[in-house]
Amino acid sequence: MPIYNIALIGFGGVNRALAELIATKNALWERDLGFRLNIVAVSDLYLGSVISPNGLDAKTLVEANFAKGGFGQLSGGRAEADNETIIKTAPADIIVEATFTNPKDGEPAVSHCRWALQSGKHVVTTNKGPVAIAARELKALAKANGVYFEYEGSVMSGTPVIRMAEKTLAGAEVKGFEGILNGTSNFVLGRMEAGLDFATAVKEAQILGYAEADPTADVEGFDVRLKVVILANELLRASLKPEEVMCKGISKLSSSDIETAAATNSRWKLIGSAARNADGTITGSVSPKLLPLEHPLAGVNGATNAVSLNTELLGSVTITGPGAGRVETAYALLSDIVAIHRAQTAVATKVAA
Ligand SMILES: NC(=O)c1ccc[n+]([C@@H]2O[C@H](COP(=O)([O-])OP(=O)(O)OC[C@H]3O[C@@H](n4cnc5c(N)ncnc54)[C@H](O)[C@@H]3O)[C@@H](O)[C@H]2O)c1
Ligand SMILES: N[C@@H](CCO)C(=O)O
Repeated sequence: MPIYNIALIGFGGVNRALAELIATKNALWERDLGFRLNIVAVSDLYLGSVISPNGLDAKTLVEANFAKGGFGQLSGGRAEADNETIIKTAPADIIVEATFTNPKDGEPAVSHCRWALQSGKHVVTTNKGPVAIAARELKALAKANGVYFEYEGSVMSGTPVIRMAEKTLAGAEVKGFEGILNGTSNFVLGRMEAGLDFATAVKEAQILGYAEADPTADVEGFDVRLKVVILANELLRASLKPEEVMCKGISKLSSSDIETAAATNSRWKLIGSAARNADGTITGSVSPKLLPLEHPLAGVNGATNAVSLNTELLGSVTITGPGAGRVETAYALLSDIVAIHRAQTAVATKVAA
């Protein structure tokens, strides 16, 4: 039974939730999925870094209330983050990248992924920056090094939109999509409809672990723009860059705009979309839209996301589920590791046959 050694880069909401799952579910995964996970290193900007080749106790990592630089107290620990050394030298099979998303150039996460793949380590990530900005390069690097680069959690958290569209809907010919792709802004719009002011609603989303470290990315649409680029490049075989996608967020919507919408049986939603044009080009956009209540996306509430894929053979197929949340996103990382495990097991079976 394989034990995958993993190194966590970033130890915030998502990777901490993964550690919690490891602490409680390893025995279940051994039975149901055929592997266990062992954390051999962690590096975090705030907490520092630690390497333990035999493995760190996940429960202790989660429960110890480490202060700034607190990993320095651990055996094999330092008070400073040391991403490059850990990624390149820790005895990890898989690097789990969950540092801040940088919507401008994806760094330093792009470098984290590059170092890992060049060192022959798989990468699983929920970070949208490297996927939106450098997926093509990183996929090629993974292939050249015989490892996998997986990123299901970069769009709609643990809801399996990327794998579902690519694997289960293969051949259905996706022509475009539109959806609610940011949990924070959807949650904020719903709370404003319930009477909260914008700033308080954003605070709530931060406490619940939905928002980015800088929530400007959520409310100004930059986060959705990255997700539109990821989906367009994956599902429509586009080569879009974030700056090519028109982007407008929800920050200019006032409480009175939201009340007026409710009085006319409609609702504001932040919609991300992309479609193939008649000339073969692909255009994406992010913008608030006033939807009538009977529109399928108007009833998607809270941090839930939904995307309707416009396909040639099936017409519209809508996928809905959690779009943000610590545990929900940690599940995406697990689903990526399951995909790697199954792909490797399939190769091993083929070689043995
Ligand atoms: N929380 C969600 O619902 C969700 C959903 C999908 C995707 N994501 C993405 O997953 C990633 C992690 O999200 P989160 O909610 O855990 O964020 P978070 O802000 O809670 O945690 C990020 C952690 O990364 C650390 N960090 C930042 N830069 C670092 C660096 N250069 N080196 C080492 N550590 C660094 C921070 O100290 C922090 O502990 C983000 O990229 C986010 O966009 C989050
Ligand atoms: N901040 C993001 C996290 C998921 O990518 C959101 O609210 O949707």
